Amino acid sequence: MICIGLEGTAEKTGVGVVTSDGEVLFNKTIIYTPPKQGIHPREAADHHAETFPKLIKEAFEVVDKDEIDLIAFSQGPGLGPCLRVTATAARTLSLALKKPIIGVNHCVAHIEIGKLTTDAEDPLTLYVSGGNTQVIAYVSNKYRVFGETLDIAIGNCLDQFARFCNLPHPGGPYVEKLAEKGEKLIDLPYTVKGMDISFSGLLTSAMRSYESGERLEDVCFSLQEIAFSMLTEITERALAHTNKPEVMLVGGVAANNRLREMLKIMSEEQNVDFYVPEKQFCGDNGAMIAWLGILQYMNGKRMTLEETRIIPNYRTDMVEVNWIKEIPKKKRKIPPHLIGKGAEADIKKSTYLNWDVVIKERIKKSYRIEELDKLIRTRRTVREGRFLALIKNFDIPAPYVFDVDRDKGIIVMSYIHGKLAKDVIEEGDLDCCYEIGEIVAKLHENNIIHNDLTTSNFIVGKDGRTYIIDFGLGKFSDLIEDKAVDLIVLKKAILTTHYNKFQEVWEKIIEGYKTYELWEEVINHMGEVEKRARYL
Ligand SMILES: C[C@@H](O)[C@H](NC(=O)OP(=O)(O)OC[C@H]1O[C@@H](n2cnc3c(N)ncnc32)[C@H](O)[C@@H]1O)C(=O)O
Ligand SMILES: Nc1ncnc2c1ncn2[C@@H]1O[C@H](COP(=O)(O)OP(=O)(O)OP(=O)(O)O)[C@@H](O)[C@H]1O
Ligand SMILES: [Fe+2]
Repeated sequence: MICIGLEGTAEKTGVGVVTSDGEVLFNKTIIYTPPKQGIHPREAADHHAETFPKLIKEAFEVVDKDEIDLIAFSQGPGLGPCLRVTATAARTLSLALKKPIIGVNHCVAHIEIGKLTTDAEDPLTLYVSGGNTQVIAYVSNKYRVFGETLDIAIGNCLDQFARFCNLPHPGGPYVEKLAEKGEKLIDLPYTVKGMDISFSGLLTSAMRSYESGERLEDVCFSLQEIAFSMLTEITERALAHTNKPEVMLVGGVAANNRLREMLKIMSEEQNVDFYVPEKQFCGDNGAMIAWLGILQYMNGKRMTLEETRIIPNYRTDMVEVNWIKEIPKKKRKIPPHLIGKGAEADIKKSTYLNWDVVIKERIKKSYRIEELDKLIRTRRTVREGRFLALIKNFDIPAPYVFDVDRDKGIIVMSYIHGKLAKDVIEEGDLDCCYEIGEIVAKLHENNIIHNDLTTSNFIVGKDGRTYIIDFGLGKFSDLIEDKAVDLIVLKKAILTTHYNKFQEVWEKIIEGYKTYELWEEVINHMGEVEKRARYL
């Protein structure tokens, strides 16, 4: 079968023709360049309306229109006016050719074209573009989002910075060129929260640095080093979480050579394969829409005209995946001398003065420049040691710290005999959930933000008590915003890890959290933060 795919979620108009054997017969993209400021959705939509007929005509010069069996189009996420024009073009084509129509999710299309055009089979995907920044993996019938931006997308961050410095749009490639000539690392905020990240503080600081007279090349260099290290870190965190055997990089920003290099190094160090599609399949394109249309149609998906309405907030994890029948059993391997290999640290078991201890060593990450790497490892080691010692005062169960070596990035702490809360919960015992809520309540009462709350960072001890670990990202804050984000990180971790029991687990945690007197304010604020991160 042959499918024509129409892409038009934002400023690029794309048309692609693909066969059910995965052969790309035609793929052309034309970008709308706004005269000055950012993209105006209406103007981009007008550009689509003008460009689709031309591109479709060109496609039909390569493939006879009578050979087309299916029309696919990007149904979301994206800008309303752009999506509407694209859907209208697809419906018109479907009526004219008397062929079925299918609307597909743009983000999932990025992943599937990546799998088609590389050897990736079951990757953990970092999807980075102008509108999205997500770490995605297929687990149990869905593409689940393990980490994402809490505010703006990385491409948007680069483009906004470029615009501020009067560089042309889209700014990503210009920032990349300038960064190659930069050498000084300017101290800009590095914000990782669990597997989520935030770019708005980084963007503002980069703009201020430029205004205050720093060389543009150095600001571009620092912006890229910090933003891309954050992206690589959350990908590595999700890798440690999912144990997927492959990493894949897709989306418009995947064209960036420095980001490619960082992910490649990280993948090598984690002993997994790394893939990135050729450039025409990285950014928005019509072929990816056609290919996902084929996958869905061939596996029984059909759409009525009514069902082809646009979905501006179409999330990756809303798609019912009907085309993946089984995934390979391959998994990331942990070296046998370690009891754990987290994203940051190697964890070894040992003894110290007759105590069973854990030696947590924050190892060097070659993907980060040495200066940044050293700073991050020292800062986090010191922080973790301090917080673990401090929370003992609040009667929060946690390991005892025996030794901290900040220069080597090593902490020696007591070994908690027990099982990870993650495993206990999966076995169906939810008793620890209330205690998890209670521990977070105590932390917030004392203005401590953990910033990496997951059920892998709680251990249910043999003594029946629940312990908290891993304070490397911890900080002090009395802001409701920070407490709300702390809970969002936990909520998302539970959504991806315990998707079958989410409601029950979350309710029990909140029950425990209600021991904090400001609980209601924090929970209400979570809604605000969640709304902000949606596609605008
Ligand atoms: C929903 C959809 O409309 C949206 N599409 C999108 O953002 O276009 P895409 O082609 O995937 O990515 C464009 C982004 O990719 C960035 N970009 C392109 N080349 C780059 C480079 N060499 N370095 C850094 N960024 C680059 C651009 O600056 C721009 O922000 C998306 O996928 O989120
Ligand atoms: N004190 C401890 N007692 C028993 N087990 C521990 C202890 N500390 C860590 N572990 C084990 O090691 C794993 C990783 O530890 P930790 O979360 O501190 O490392 P990490 O590299 O920061 O991990 P990540 O960043 O991936 O969450 C834990 O999930 C747990 O299984
Ligand atoms: Fe895209």
